[in-house]
Amino acid sequence: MIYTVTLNPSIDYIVQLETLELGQLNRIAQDYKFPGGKGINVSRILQRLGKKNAALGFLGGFTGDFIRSSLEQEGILTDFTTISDDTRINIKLKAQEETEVNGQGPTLSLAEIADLKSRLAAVSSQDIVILSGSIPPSLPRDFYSQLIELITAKGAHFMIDTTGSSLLETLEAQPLLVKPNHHELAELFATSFSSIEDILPYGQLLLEKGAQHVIVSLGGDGALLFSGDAVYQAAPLKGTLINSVGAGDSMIAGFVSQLSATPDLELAFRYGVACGSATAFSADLATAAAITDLLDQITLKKLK
Ligand SMILES: Nc1ncnc2c1ncn2[C@@H]1O[C@H](COP(=O)(O)OP(=O)(O)O)[C@@H](O)[C@H]1O
Ligand SMILES: O=P(O)(O)OC[C@H]1O[C@](O)(COP(=O)(O)O)[C@@H](O)[C@@H]1O
Repeated sequence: MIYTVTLNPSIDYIVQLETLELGQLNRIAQDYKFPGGKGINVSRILQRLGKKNAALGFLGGFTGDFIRSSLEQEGILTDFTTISDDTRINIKLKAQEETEVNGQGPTLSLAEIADLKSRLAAVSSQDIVILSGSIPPSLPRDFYSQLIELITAKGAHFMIDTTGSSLLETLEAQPLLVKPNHHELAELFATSFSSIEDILPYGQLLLEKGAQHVIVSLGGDGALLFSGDAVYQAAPLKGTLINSVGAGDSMIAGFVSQLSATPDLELAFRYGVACGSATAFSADLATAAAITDLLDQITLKKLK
C-alpha cells in the first residue's frame, strides 16, 4: 500500500487575471479551488493512475472539510488527523506571471501530533510512505526525521519531498526518491547552475549522501534522473503551460506508481515526466487520459 503524508495541506485558490496591479482593485477573470498540499496532490495522481493509496496528515475547519470530501469523492482513502485549527488556503495568482502566496499553516496540539504518529505506526514492510511538503510552524524542525525513524523501524520504505536541512537530514535513512527542482538543489548547496553539466555533480552528491534515486526537475526544461552510476535526461515536452502548481508532485506520483510495480527505471521516469507535464498543461492536476497521451512523446537520453 502507498501512503502519502501531508503535514501542511492547503486549499489551492487559483486566481486568473488579465493583469495584476498592486494597490488597485483587480477583477478576477476565472478562479478555481482545489484540494492541495504536496502529498495530497501525489494521492490524487496515484488514484488517477489506478494505484490504491491512503492520504494522511492534519486537516481542520471548513477548509479541512472541503479537502477531505473532495478526496473522498475521488475515491481516495483518507486517514487524516482532525485538528481544531483551520487548514490553510494558498493563493496562486496567474496574471502576467505566476505568483504564489502560501500560508504558514495551523497550530497543532501535542495530542494531534501524537494521533498522526499512531496512525503511521500501522505501516509494514510492504508499504511505501511518501512524505511531502512544508512543516507547519508548531511542529519541531526535525519532525520528518522523527516520522522516518518510526516508518523505517516498521521496515517500510519512504520518499521525501521537502527542502533545506529537513531534506539533507533524512538522506542517511536512504529515501527511495528525492526530487528537488533545480532552484531547490542550488539553494541546498548554496550554489547556482548555468548548464546541465553544472547540475550533475550535485544530483550525484544526493545519491552519495544516501538517496536511492534522485530526480532533479527542471520545470519547462525537462528533468534529470540519477540512479547508481546512470544519469538520464528527459527532453522538454512541448505544450501550453496552463498551471504548473502540482507538476512536481505529479512527477513523484508517476515515478512511484511504476517503481512500486516494476524494476524498469526508465519506464518509471517516463511516467514521472508525463505526469508532471500533463499537469502543467492542465488547469487542475492531470487526468489519466492526458498522461497517457504524453507518454509516447517522451525522449530519454542516457548521459552516463
Ligand atoms: N512548462 C512546462 N512544460 C512542460 N513540462 C513541464 C512544465 N513545467 C513542469 N513540467 C514537468 O513537470 C516536472 C516538474 O515540474 P517542476 O516545475 O520542475 O517541479 P516543482 O513543481 O516541484 O517545482 C518537470 O520536470 C517537467 O517534466
Ligand atoms: O507545503 P508547501 O511547500 O507550502 O507547498 C504547498 C503547495 O505546493 C503544492 O503542493 C504544489 O507543489 P508543486 O508545484 O511543487 O508540485 C500546492 O498544492 C500547495 O499549495
